[in-house]
Amino acid sequence: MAVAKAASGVLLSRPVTFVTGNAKKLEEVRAILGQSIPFQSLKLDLPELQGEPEEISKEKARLAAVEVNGPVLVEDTCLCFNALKGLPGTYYLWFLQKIGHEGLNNLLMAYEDKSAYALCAFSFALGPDVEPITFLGKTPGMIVPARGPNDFGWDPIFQPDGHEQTYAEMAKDEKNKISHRSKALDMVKSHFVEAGYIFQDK
Ligand SMILES: O=c1[nH]c(=O)c2ncn([C@@H]3O[C@H](COP(=O)(O)OP(=O)(O)OP(=O)(O)O)[C@@H](O)[C@H]3O)c2[nH]1
Ligand SMILES: [Mg+2]
Repeated sequence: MAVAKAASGVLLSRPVTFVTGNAKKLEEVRAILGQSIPFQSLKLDLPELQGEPEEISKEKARLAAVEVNGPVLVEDTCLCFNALKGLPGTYYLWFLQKIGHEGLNNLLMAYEDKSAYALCAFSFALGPDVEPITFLGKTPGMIVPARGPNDFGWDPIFQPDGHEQTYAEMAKDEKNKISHRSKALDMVKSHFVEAGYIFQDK
C-alpha cells in the first residue's frame, strides 16, 4: 500500500491522482485546491454507476484505486429537484443529453416548487485495499430558464440561494467560493490536514 508512518505524519509514497473524464470539473478542482493538496490528474471514463451519490462516489474511488494502484480522489455530482424527490439526481447526465436545459425546466412545469440542490460527493482512497472516505458538499438553489454561458452542464439553469445570478453567469471564482464542489473540497482539505499526510515530490 502507498503509505508509511513518518515521525510527524503519514507519508504518501505516490502523489494523489484525481480521476475524472470531465475537463470542467478538473479546472474547478485545480482552482479550488490551489497548492493545498498537490495532485496529478488522470482522464478516465469510469462507469456511470447507479444508486445513491455517496455509494456511487465510493465505488468510483474503489475502481479508480485499482486502476491507479495508489491514492485517488474522485467525485460524483448530481442535481436534485425537490419537487421530484431528488431526481434527476445522479441520472442528470442522461437527462441533459436527451432533453436539454429547456426540457429540464419543463419537468418542473407541473410544480410550483422550483427549488433544487447541487450535491457533490468526493471520495478519497489511499489505495486499492483501503476503504474510501466520502465528503459531501451541498448548495441549495432553484431551477431557472437557462442564463449565461453554456460551457458546463447545468450551470446555466441553477441559481444558488441568496444570489441573483446562475452559476453560469457568476465569475468562476465567485462560483468556486459557494459551490457544492468547494464545500466538499473544504472537507477534503481538512481531512488531509487532520490525517497529517505528507506528500513526496511528484
Ligand atoms: O453545470 C454544472 N456544474 C457543475 O458544477 C457540475 N458538476 C458536474 N456537472 C455535470 O453533472 C453531470 C454529473 O455526472 P458525473 O458526476 O458522473 O460527471 P462526469 O461523468 O462528467 O465526470 P466523471 O464521472 O468522469 O468525474 C455531468 O453532466 C457533469 O458535466 C456539472 N454541471
Ligand atoms: Mg461520470
